[in-house]
Amino acid sequence: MAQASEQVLTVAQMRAAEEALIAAGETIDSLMQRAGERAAEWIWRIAAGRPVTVLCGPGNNGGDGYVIAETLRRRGLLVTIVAPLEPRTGAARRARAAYGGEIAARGKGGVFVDCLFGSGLARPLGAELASMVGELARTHSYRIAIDLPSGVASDDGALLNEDIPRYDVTLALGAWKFAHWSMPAMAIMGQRRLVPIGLGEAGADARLLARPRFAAPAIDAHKYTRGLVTVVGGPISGASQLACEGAIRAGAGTVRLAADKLHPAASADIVLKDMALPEVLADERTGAVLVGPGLGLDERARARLRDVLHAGRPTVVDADALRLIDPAGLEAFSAPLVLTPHEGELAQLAKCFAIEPEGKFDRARTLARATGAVIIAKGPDTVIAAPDGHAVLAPSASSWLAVAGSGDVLAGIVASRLAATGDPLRAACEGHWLHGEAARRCGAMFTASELARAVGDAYAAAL
Ligand SMILES: NC(=O)C1=CN([C@@H]2O[C@H](COP(=O)(O)OP(=O)(O)OC[C@H]3O[C@@H](n4cnc5c(N)ncnc54)[C@H](O)[C@@H]3O)[C@@H](O)[C@H]2O)[C@@H](O)CC1
Ligand SMILES: Nc1ncnc2c1ncn2[C@@H]1O[C@H](COP(=O)(O)OP(=O)(O)O)[C@@H](O)[C@H]1O
Ligand SMILES: [K+]
Repeated sequence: MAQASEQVLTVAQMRAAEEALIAAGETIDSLMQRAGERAAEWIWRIAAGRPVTVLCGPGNNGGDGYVIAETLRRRGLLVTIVAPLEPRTGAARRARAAYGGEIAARGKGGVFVDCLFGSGLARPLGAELASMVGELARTHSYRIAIDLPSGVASDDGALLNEDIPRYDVTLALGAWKFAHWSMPAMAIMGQRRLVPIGLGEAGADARLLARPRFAAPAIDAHKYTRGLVTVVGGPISGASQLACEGAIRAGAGTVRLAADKLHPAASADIVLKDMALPEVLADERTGAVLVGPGLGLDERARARLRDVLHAGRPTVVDADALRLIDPAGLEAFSAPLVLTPHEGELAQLAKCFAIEPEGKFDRARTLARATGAVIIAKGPDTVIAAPDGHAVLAPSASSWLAVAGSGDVLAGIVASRLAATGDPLRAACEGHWLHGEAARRCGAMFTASELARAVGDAYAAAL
């Protein structure tokens, strides 16, 4: 079960969680007070004496703004409130009444705190409000969004207005919302921090990716009990080679390449199996099969994918194989399965499996149900979705991962974790974490081969 700080909530789930707190004796006012004071603590440190302008809207996000302003004012900061709309909720009105400072038409520079709209945003900002937000953002040297930048849709991270300013920090109140970890919204939020307000476990079916815990091999381990991965090669031997290099450092004890020949730069750690593919796959010790990197799209590729699905081993399907797979091919397949599409592959799979929803999260979740596979929908806002509806949102990894071959390395790592654990959701989560951690260790400007070499150190960091 997700820890409260890892759960990701929809607006409806957030309201239900809030009602549970109210049933337990809290009031909206006490929650607003706590949220505002705790957010003010962050802003106090960030402002470091600079003046603060708080833009307050009509709802409870605006109410938070009045609490923030009053808290900072009492601590001696120069605070100005800009309030283009009167408060409309009882709690916001009471927070405004408790504010003893200045309300003005414009700010005084320094730190801009956006409390215009939060999770209650229902439509795009009107032109006047949008230009007021833009102007305040331009005339202040630091920008903080409270809960969400105004103009962001909480449940899917859509931007309802063009030209929403970029923020330096976004303080999520109470719990993470989907927008905090979804494109395009997350790209304008700057650093994201969670301000706890005492919300418990709210029955979320989405959570953030957590750091895994690995263990050293058991005392009686041997190369096959640690996991045997078979990477199915094709004409582009570099891609399968990268996958093998990722796999060998991610926990599996043995990595085999089923291909005619090794890549010229292949390391001695990769075992070539050049007999017929069904014969290689018949090995009962096989813990996971990876098919796709370098496979090609021709008849031979189709036949090799058929052989893999027929063998019925735990399988990771990536790259070219994602273009070839279809509902008929999966009909008789019942072993653990992981699919690793990037955005383009996800769109094509959605078409092929008649998936209706268009948003990344819903699309990945529906595809997981339709295929019985764990889906790793890749990108800066990676979603890992399981067939039972559970989902894991992966905090953005290094954008230096946008380099050819990094997906092949990921597929190899995930296959390695699948061979080691037998659990496709766990393999996807651990694999994604290792990939991101390896990238972090590589710093700037790395190649996919360098990334693969860093996987061992990433693994060691989670022992
Ligand atoms: N859920 C919780 O547990 C807590 C929520 N709090 C705050 O409450 C916020 C949600 O409050 P609300 O539901 O009142 O929502 P908002 O404060 O986001 O505003 C909603 C109000 O704005 C109006 N509105 C929506 N879009 C508009 C637009 N484009 N132009 C003009 N008016 C528009 C709505 O009709 C409604 O009156 C959260 O983001 C958070 O900041 C906190 O006070 C602490 C506790
Ligand atoms: N801008 C980015 N930020 C974070 N991760 C990224 C970014 N771009 C790509 N990635 C990650 O890099 C990998 C690229 O995979 P893929 O597109 O299949 O590449 P390839 O086919 O070239 O190997 C995925 O794990 C993806 O999530
Ligand atoms: K806001």
